[in-house]
Amino acid sequence: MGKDVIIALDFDSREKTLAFLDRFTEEKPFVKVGMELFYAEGPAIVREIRRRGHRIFLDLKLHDIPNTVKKAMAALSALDVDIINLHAAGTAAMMTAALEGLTRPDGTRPLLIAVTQLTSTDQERMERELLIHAPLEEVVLSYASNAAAAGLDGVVCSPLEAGAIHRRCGASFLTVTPGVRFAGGDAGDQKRVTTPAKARELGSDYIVVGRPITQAENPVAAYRRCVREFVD
Ligand SMILES: O=c1ccn([C@@H]2O[C@H](COP(=O)(O)O)[C@@H](O)[C@H]2O)c(=O)[nH]1
Repeated sequence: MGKDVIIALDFDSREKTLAFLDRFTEEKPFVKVGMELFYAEGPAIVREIRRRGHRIFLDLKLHDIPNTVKKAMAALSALDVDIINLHAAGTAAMMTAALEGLTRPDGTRPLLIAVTQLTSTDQERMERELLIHAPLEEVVLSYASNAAAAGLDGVVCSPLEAGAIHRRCGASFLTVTPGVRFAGGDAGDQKRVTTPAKARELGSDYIVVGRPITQAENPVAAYRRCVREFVD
């Protein structure tokens, strides 16, 4: 898999999602289906987007006891998606169980990646609310190491941590990075943020971009700008 831009389809209905995708007449972007769209429309929307030819990152961030996550992953393995994820905070036992559940009888499975610390978290909140007192980058690296040891394919992290993760877990361990804004853009609820160009420089494999594209006056132009800055 090479570098690419993944558009976060954070919409609340099938109609809005398909109307958005219809704007892309010359390309088939890699897209992310997250909780909002999946909870609103269920697995049918994933199948429909796949039928249209898009690669899909199913971002449901599973986090539960190992047995529950294993069974949920087994159910999700019926969907033809490229990447699926869970929270590394669920522990190595949960990640191992997830891999088992996700692997189909024929041995195939989507890539499985783990969320380290959400990009909406910063050092101050992590310490004050989560009572985690190590430096944030150390926490992210430690969660990434746990994910690699459990046999996962990569992590979700900020672009700011992508280089350190590759150094610790290897160049082929995927870094899928939300927390991306154009220079001067509104970060909103994101805390660990950088631009597409900087994410490329820092070694991210994939950037995940939602509002800077979906809320843009011209989403196709915003997507192409991301591709120009990050991929080309
Ligand atoms: O740590 C994380 C994990 C997932 N996300 C998801 O990525 C997009 C980002 O959207 P923006 O509008 O570009 O902020 C969104 O779907 C999140 O659920 C994340 O931001 N951080």
